[in-house]
Amino acid sequence: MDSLKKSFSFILRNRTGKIWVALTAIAALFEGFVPFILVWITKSIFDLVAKALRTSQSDLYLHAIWMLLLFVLINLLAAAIRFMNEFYTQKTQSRLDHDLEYLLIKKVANDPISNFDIPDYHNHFSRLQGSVGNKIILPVQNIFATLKQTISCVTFICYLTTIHWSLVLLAIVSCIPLIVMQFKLVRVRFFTNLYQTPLFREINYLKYLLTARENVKEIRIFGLANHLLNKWSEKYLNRASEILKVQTKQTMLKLGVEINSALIYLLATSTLLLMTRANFITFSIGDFFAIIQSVQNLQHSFNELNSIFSKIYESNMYVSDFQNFMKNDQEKSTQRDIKTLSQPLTKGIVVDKLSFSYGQGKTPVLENVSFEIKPGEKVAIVGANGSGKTTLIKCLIGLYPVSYGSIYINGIDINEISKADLRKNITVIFQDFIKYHFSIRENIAIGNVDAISNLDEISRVSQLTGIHEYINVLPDQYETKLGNVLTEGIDLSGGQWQKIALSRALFSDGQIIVLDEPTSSMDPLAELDIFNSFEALVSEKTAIFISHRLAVSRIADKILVMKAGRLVEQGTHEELMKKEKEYYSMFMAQAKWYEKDKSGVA
Ligand SMILES: Nc1ncnc2c1ncn2[C@@H]1O[C@H](COP(=O)(O)OP(=O)(O)OP(=O)(O)O)[C@@H](O)[C@H]1O
Repeated sequence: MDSLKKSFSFILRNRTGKIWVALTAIAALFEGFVPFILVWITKSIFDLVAKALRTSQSDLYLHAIWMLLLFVLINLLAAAIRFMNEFYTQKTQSRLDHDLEYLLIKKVANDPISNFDIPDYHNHFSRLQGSVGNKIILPVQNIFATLKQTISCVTFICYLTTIHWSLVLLAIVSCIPLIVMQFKLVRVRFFTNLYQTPLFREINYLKYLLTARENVKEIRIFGLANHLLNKWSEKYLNRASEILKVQTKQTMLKLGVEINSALIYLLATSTLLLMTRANFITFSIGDFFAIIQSVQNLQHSFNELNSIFSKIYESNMYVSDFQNFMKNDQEKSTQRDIKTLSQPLTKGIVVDKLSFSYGQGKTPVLENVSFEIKPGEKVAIVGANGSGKTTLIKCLIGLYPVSYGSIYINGIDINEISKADLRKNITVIFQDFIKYHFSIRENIAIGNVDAISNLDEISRVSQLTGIHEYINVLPDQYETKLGNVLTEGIDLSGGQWQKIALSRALFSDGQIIVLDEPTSSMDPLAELDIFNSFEALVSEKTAIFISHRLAVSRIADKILVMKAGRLVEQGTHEELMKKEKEYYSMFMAQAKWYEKDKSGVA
């Protein structure tokens, strides 16, 4: 019932939906009576013609023609209503497809990032793909279809009861085995889909590995195509065979319906003939036709009702699935988001005893981390692979909720700052930043889309990151399209892409700038340039950057040294070198490498 209400509320949101509901209701009422009316008219025509043949009364023929005309008119009217209804069904469905897909995408785009680490979340989302509008419309459509078939059943039952009750009983009893089978089949269909979703996603993933541009190089180099293709094929065929099993059951059910109809026809006709022979009832040729047609129609309506009920059950399961997905985590992301950050920051960032793990019960990735960053300070985070540097910045920028300990930005608990404000004030460029297949101008302006037309500023930040000279000599300069998947564009080297990403970060308005290995793909000279002018680049912003090249961390006001999820040291380069501990060992190990180079031994 709840699902039906939800479907109605989605459909009635706009005018097209309202017209569709009204038309479907009219169509259901009209079409509910039409089968019996048509049977009745045909019976009358048979009787009129039979009488005309017997008595030779010419006006009976005329009467029969009028009845025939009425028959045609009703059929035409039914067709017109059906046509209008179909037109509005498509219109409503297409509108709903857009609106619901919009809601789904919006929800996913705003969901906590931690959801993306949960396979079930992806399975759930993947299950909801396809024509969402059609699936939401179905419960309402089925309700009106029930109304139509109920009217049809009632009219035929009333008519047949006037002949003999056994005819009604015959039609009802014959449907019972099919009803049970149909319900079982619906459950099998829904749960097959449910359990097959992970497999379906795996098949799509393998297809993506084999066909996406970004994978092509590695797949060729390792000669992986056959291996992956075989894997894809095995899983594809597995899934196809499961689906085929359900389809076979469905076909058997249809066969059952056909056999059932034939048997009922046989039984009804024989019963009628036996009753007539025993002088149990008497009727005209028109009656005979009408009774046989009524039994068949009644049985057809029962089968339809049965199939509609199971569809209602199935479509309700889909709507609940949709509702559950839309409900999840919505509250969490908005619950306490109430405060905003002032400009400029006066208190900086305070991290107090922060511990974090990806999911409940999982091993902590950060443990008891505490430090402070003053406004305008430049901070480097260093440490071995997997020591928790990226995770720390993900928590710092509010991508993952803080479960143990606290993070304060400008004195406000991060959980209480509005997400929108957090995004506005903090700019982040991750190692795996997005390479948008848009123009260079858009790629940079994504840092602050409101200023997309400010070409002067776009060009200024590009000069700072050293990519301007390259762009300036391109035929279309900042309008040059990047990537060549969508249109014929140019591709950039890893370092050039990184300069674009860095320009994007500088173009943003954020007071805090976070860079995860911002120069890892750049050549040593470009990197040196960036860090020599780092002060000018980030000016008075608070800057946090991760780097594996410790020579770079020297420019920082403070260095945080991470090891296995713990903050083991913090201080300036000089302070940490004096301590001769973790940072010192790492720095010396890297320095040695360069010394050897210099002496020519390496
Ligand atoms: N989304 C995730 N789900 C589960 N575990 C994760 C996730 N992301 C990272 N981890 C784990 O957290 C630990 C820290 O990873 P993190 O990316 O923070 O390290 P890092 O110091 O930035 O490493 P690197 O220098 O290699 O980039 C690793 O053991 C990693 O396996």
